[in-house]
Amino acid sequence: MATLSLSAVAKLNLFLHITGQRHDGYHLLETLFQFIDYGDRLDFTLTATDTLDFSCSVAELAGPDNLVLRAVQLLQQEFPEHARGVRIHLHKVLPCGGGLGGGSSDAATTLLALRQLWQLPLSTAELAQLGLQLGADVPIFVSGHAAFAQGIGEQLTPMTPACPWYLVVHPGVHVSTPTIFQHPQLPRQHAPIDPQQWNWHNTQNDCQQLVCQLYPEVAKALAWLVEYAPSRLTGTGACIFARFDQQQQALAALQQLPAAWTGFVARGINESPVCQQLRQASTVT
Ligand SMILES: C[C@](O)(CO)[C@H](O)COP(=O)(O)OP(=O)(O)OC[C@H]1O[C@@H](n2ccc(N)nc2=O)[C@H](O)[C@@H]1O
Ligand SMILES: Nc1ncnc2c1ncn2[C@@H]1O[C@H](COP(=O)(O)OP(=O)(O)OP(=O)(O)O)[C@@H](O)[C@H]1O
Repeated sequence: MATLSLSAVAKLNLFLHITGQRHDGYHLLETLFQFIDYGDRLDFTLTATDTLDFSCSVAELAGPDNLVLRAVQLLQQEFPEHARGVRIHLHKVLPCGGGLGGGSSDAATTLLALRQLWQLPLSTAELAQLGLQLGADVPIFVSGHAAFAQGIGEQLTPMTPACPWYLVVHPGVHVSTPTIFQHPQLPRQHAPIDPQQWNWHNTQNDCQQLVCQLYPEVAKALAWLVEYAPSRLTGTGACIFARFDQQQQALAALQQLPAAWTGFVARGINESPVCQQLRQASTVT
């Protein structure tokens, strides 16, 4: 059986407003998700045995908590009669816990790959709903299209925002998503907006001020980045991003990045490549 090699790209939250909180503690959001052409890679190979064989380029992520394994187990439980042996290798590129949704993207690519390889009778909307059990960011990656999201991030309205170049900077600190969402100082009453009216100036990331207060290194990196272009936190951080019209401008800023931080330049994309890769694979096999 040939190996299916698929992308698991990152997302940016172009803005993130918190409009309320549910009784179970989860927050109601309004956010605009866009993908970037930068991310992890996953290789899937069906095997003759009925075992699951998982490896990862980062040893600390090879354990049973990896969202890739949790995605496989979820489908095995839901569709025991369809499940088959599979070997999966995760080539990790995205920083963990960076607000780029790396783990969620890996999980979504796994769900999409196994739906095809195991021939599961599931629509994309049903797969996204199932993926929500793994994390609030999984549905956007299953859907595969940039979108305005409401609810806890799972009610998706497709959008086609402009596709600038981004310089994404990781300030070298780990921000815990639960810590930010549980913090009493997090603002939770942003008025809903009309997504068609959004622009950079009438939106923000509601987590940014708190994250900068709790993690001064994020504030420092933002103060540096904003000198080059409009800049913002993605998700609950720690990554921040600046948008540029030209790739060259983003690369020139990256050249000046202080050694304490890491960064990369990527293009905004409104369609996740994994869907196209799967369509191509299905016409070949
Ligand atoms: C910050 C974002 O990345 C924005 O896209 C997401 O909202 C977070 O998505 P995620 O990492 O997939 O989130 P989950 O793994 O479901 O939840 C992580 C933690 O964040 C909290 N959480 C998450 C999403 C949400 N809408 N409200 C929350 O309060 C949950 O209580 C949980 O403690
Ligand atoms: N495949 C995976 N890749 C990265 N992290 C994973 C993976 N599976 C499980 N994890 C765990 O999930 C945590 C969050 O990782 P992830 O990179 O998805 O965060 P994030 O980019 O902040 O996501 P979000 O924006 O959804 O909060 C990590 O600290 C790690 O322990």
